[in-house]
Amino acid sequence: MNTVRTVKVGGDYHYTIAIGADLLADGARLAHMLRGRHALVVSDGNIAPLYADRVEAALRAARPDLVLQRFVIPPGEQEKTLARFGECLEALASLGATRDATVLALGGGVVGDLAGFAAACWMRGIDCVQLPTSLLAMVDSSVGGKTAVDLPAGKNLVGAFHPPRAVIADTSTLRTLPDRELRAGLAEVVKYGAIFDAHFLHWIEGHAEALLARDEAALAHAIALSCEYKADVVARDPFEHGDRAMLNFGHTFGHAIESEQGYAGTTGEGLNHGEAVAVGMVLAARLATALGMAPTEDADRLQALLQRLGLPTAIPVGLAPESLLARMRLDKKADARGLRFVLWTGAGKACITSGVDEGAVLRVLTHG
Ligand SMILES: NC(=O)c1ccc[n+]([C@@H]2O[C@H](COP(=O)([O-])OP(=O)(O)OC[C@H]3O[C@@H](n4cnc5c(N)ncnc54)[C@H](O)[C@@H]3O)[C@@H](O)[C@H]2O)c1
Ligand SMILES: O=C(O)C(=O)C[C@@H](O)[C@H](O)[C@H](O)COP(=O)(O)O
Ligand SMILES: [Zn+2]
Repeated sequence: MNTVRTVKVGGDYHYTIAIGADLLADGARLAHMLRGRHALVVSDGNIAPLYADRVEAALRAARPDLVLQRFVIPPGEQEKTLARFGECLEALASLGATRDATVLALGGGVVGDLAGFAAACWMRGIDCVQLPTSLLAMVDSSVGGKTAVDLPAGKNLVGAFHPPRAVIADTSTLRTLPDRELRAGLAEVVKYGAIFDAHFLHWIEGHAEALLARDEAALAHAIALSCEYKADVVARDPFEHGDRAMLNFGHTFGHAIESEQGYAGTTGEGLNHGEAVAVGMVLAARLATALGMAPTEDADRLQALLQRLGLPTAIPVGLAPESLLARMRLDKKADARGLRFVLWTGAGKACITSGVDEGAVLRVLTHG
């Protein structure tokens, strides 16, 4: 039997996350989310050939009156740009999308963030249904309504909060996800255990091999639990005025690495988002130790787990500490008092700390 797990995101901007096999072929489920007659499937050049026909055929069978078009970007973080965002808006114009139109974001986090931002802006906001196909998108980026594009100056600097109308995660799509991208998704899974739940962190340690081997039960558990943690915090704090910022654990360092490398992760010349976050989490744990907030053993434990998952845990060679620090000053958590960090204070715990001494940050960037 095909089990479909659902996680509800509550609060003022409520919606449901459905997680299960073969959901992209479920035309009735997809069509149920569409209010109007127009829909734009946004995808990338790896994912569209694999899954876009399936989604469109299912939708057409359920809604023969639908006016449906496809907009495909080349794959990769380097495409999460204002230029592609503009092209996506042009695609909505050529579709004749009315205010009850829907954007269907079929892909990983790059597609989800870009398509979500276009949906947030077209006619000041239309529906976006997230159809995540990467593990990272299933556990994190499809949920919570953060949408954005990158600038050369920094990650996600232009965007909007625009909660999706629904998230439909077809776990069968993970069969074609490259190993490296699976590991990147596991970095964000580790993040939830690290900051929210010591038991979950322990469970990941016990199931690292099963997760890497794509054991379906282990992956389904990791996806559902990650979504529950994210749903819980974004329902309480949809616009990141408070503890939603915990989800940024590892990201102050990670985003600096990504932008300093020119978002070259997908091409293999740099770290992708999940990899950069893995390095960032270890550095944030080391910073907490340096500030006397956590024992060294905790940071060692986190580093060991990420290494077992095949993730990098050190800053790539050639990146200058001072350049990374300069990029961190443009981090969205920084304020008039300076840098703000999510610091790891032991399994299942983290705290948000303002005015962190730049000297301490530079020492961690230099010596790890
Ligand atoms: N909005 C948020 O809350 C949030 C959260 C986390 C990350 N993000 C963003 O998400 C992005 C990273 O997402 P990502 O890791 O999914 O990267 P991605 O979208 O670049 O996808 C990774 C690679 O895998 C390919 N791919 C995806 N699904 C596939 C499948 N089923 N089969 C074969 N290939 C597949 C893609 O084409 C791409 O080459 C970053 O831009 C990051 O900033 C956003
Ligand atoms: O949803 C959130 O909130 C997060 O911080 C999740 C992160 O994993 C994600 O990478 C997010 O896009 C980072 O947000 P940003 O505000 O630092 O751009
Ligand atoms: Zn992230």
